[in-house]
Amino acid sequence: MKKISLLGATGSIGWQTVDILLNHPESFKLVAFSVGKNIEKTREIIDHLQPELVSVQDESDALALQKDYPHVQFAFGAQGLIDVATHPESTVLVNAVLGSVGLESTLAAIRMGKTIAIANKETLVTAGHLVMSEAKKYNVPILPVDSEHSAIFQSMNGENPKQIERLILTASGGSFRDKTREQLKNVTVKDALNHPNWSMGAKITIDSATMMNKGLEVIEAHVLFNMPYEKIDVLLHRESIIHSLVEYHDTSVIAQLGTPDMRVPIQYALSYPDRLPLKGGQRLNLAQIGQLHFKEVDFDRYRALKLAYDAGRAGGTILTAMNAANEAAVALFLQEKITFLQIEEIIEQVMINHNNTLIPDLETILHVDKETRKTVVSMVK
Ligand SMILES: NC(=O)C1=CN([C@@H]2O[C@H](COP(=O)(O)OP(=O)(O)OC[C@H]3O[C@@H](n4cnc5c(N)ncnc54)[C@H](OP(=O)(O)O)[C@@H]3O)[C@@H](O)[C@H]2O)C=CC1
Ligand SMILES: CC(=O)[C@@H](O)[C@H](O)COP(=O)(O)O
Ligand SMILES: [Mn+2]
Repeated sequence: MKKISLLGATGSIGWQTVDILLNHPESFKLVAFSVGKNIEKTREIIDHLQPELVSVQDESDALALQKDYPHVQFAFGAQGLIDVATHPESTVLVNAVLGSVGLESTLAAIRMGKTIAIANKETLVTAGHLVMSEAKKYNVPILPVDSEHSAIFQSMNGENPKQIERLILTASGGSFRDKTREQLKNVTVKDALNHPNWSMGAKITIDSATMMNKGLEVIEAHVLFNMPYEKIDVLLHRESIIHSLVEYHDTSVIAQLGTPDMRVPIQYALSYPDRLPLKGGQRLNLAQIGQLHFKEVDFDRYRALKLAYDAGRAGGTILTAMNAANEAAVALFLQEKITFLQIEEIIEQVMINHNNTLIPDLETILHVDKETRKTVVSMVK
């Protein structure tokens, strides 16, 4: 029985994690979870999985819930995330919170020796070197949840990493993949949220449309698999059936395939090195699909991907600045305060103005993150 702490339980990844925990009570027990503001779903999770500790974003929600659930312990805010991540009984942290807000709790869980199943890619982008060096120091596995990284992880199983020629991340192209840059000028939030293959949270769906999601994933792959950027490629693949590939120096290419269902990589990270049956999982029928499509990426069309490679190759606080600028700009786009193309314009401007510090410590990263968000807000006033 693995005892689980879960950050971001009410989100797209968090809710699918809850589904897996409900379907495998013989294998997993939820001991602590965090949410933001969705109190209705919070009550549902408490009723079904009876955790010991729950953290919410606002103190007022914690106080109200405490009255209804006197046997559950409640926490709130940034400290609440850390309390959930470091709960003394859990051995695994599933980090499915959104954004760089997940960084400090991840570091705290690593220092408590917990295995980390990570969906929260922004944490790896903003401070990958800190996360990986602490994981090494405390001998803690960092298991990928992101579908591409899970596919790479599975395709590396039993192989010698030194014999890898390159990693190939597949990209659906997002909701505007059939539009020219000219046509992107007038797209709406509603259109952008219509991802062709995956049902995900709003922020990552916009990231898919700008291709910043793939940019974050290139950096995530560099961090998780210690692979130079020259050996990480992106390949457009409309169907999201091949979740990513690894090419070896004997020219062999190993890939992981499946119907697009995030419960597969989430569950694999939880059950690793075993596999569990997936309740309601749709089997892949390649004969029925007939054709799969592949295309090279055009970096002029997808400028955010180019910016992410630039930041990755530079290293240092420019990664934090780029990530924070993206988080802030996507939030403004979702509030309809800026246009779709302004997202990448803002990121580029922030990167041009950034004074880079290589190998930053946590304090510096948190400072750059906070200041960049303020800068982005002031840029659109
Ligand atoms: N969705 C997907 O299929 C995939 C997602 N990922 C990554 O996983 C992470 C989560 O994505 P996704 O599930 O789509 O996101 P969602 O927006 O659906 O969920 C985010 C979760 O984080 C909580 N949350 C948001 N802000 C805060 C905050 N400031 N403090 C505490 N909790 C907060 C939300 O709480 P509440 O809703 O209660 O307010 C919710 O539980 C992201 O890093 C994303 O890139 C990676 C691969 C695939
Ligand atoms: C499901 C998942 O892992 C997402 O990150 C997905 O990759 C988004 O798809 P694209 O970024 O390829 O559009
Ligand atoms: Mn992904």
